[in-house]
Amino acid sequence: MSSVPAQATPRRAATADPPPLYRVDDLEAEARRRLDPVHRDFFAGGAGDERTLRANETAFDGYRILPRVLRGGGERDLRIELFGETLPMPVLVSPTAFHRLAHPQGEVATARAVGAAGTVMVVSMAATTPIEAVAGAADPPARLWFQLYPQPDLGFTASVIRRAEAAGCRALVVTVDSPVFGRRDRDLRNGFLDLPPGCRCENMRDPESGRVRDIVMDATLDWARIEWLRETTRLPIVLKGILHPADARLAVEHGVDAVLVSNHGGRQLDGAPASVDALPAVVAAVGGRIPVLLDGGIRRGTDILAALALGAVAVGIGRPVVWALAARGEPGVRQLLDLLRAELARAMTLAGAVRPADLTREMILDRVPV
Ligand SMILES: Cc1cc2nc3c(=O)[nH]c(=O)nc-3n(C[C@H](O)[C@H](O)[C@H](O)COP(=O)(O)O)c2cc1C
Ligand SMILES: O=C(O)C(=O)c1ccccc1
Repeated sequence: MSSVPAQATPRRAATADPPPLYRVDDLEAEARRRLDPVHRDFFAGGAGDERTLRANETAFDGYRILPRVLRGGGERDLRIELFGETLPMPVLVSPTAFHRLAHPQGEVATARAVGAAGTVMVVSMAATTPIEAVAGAADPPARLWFQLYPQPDLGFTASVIRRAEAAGCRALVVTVDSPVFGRRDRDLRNGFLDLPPGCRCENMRDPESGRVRDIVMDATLDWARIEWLRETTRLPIVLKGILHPADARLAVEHGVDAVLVSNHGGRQLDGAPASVDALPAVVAAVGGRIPVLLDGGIRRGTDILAALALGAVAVGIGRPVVWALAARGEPGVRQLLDLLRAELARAMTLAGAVRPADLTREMILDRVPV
């Protein structure tokens, strides 16, 4: 008799809380369902046979955490110091290109989530939002670092650095693992070349012509260019993509402020070691003179714990941020950062560490058979 009104079942309002998030990896499955397959492959993929890409995650299986007990301590204190600033947790957002392919709000959404978490977003030179707009997006403002591919045109490179400085970026992250673009079969097969209309690398806009330049991967880059950068900016310089301990030593000798142990998420040299496997030798070579950071394969609080115990001061996350953005936008990135923070706090509690500094090398058993 009574007719059922249309939409009798309440629908989730657009502003409702996103569904709970149980594990970082769930975001990837969710993102995959939403993304154009070509863009999904661009975000997910690596170079060559993707050996290094796979190794980044599986390498964490080879480390076991030896917990301390009866250490008390109550509340965990996850704060760390970097370049004279206090960060609320030892997790940074590593630079990833093209956030507007993941979500219409792109880097603006990421910056808002990072601002809420109080940590650092490293904005890619290949961002699809101008650095000024990313800097103005978040309240509270996100701490931004700017990632640079040094361009052969020094004048243009200096102008990009000036823009990043003027926008309030607090460090320059110089990517040194890309003298040439890695060969990524998935992108070649998919013919992924162009960004959709209206989506551009806004940080590559030429101040004179107003045109957007292509990013050049420069195989002539050498330590002299790092010296040039050292003279060109007073911002702290982070070299991203260090794997060899001799390069870490050279970085210190060239007055660099930090190194980021990374293989670019397996997207450059396939066959390079997992970043966590390269970490201990870099930490030893640096000998505490500058902070060592790490990215690649971080998916769990226990991964962060292992990296810190092996000597990293903080870790970066790349793909999880892209998946969170594609799956759930700004709330997704907030949830991701909240989840990693909670997982790290719990893992530290279980391992008997109150602060990151309590995590020491002896707490890691390595070379366990997996
Ligand atoms: C889709 C994508 C785009 C990336 N773009 C950049 C970039 O523009 N600049 C850069 O230095 N690194 C870039 N990277 C590398 C990341 O900064 C980081 O080293 C890597 O993603 C870490 O590994 P993870 O994805 O396992 O966390 C990119 C990585 C991915 C997956
Ligand atoms: O895809 C990448 O890993 C990357 O670093 C990049 C750099 C410039 C443009 C697009 C992607």
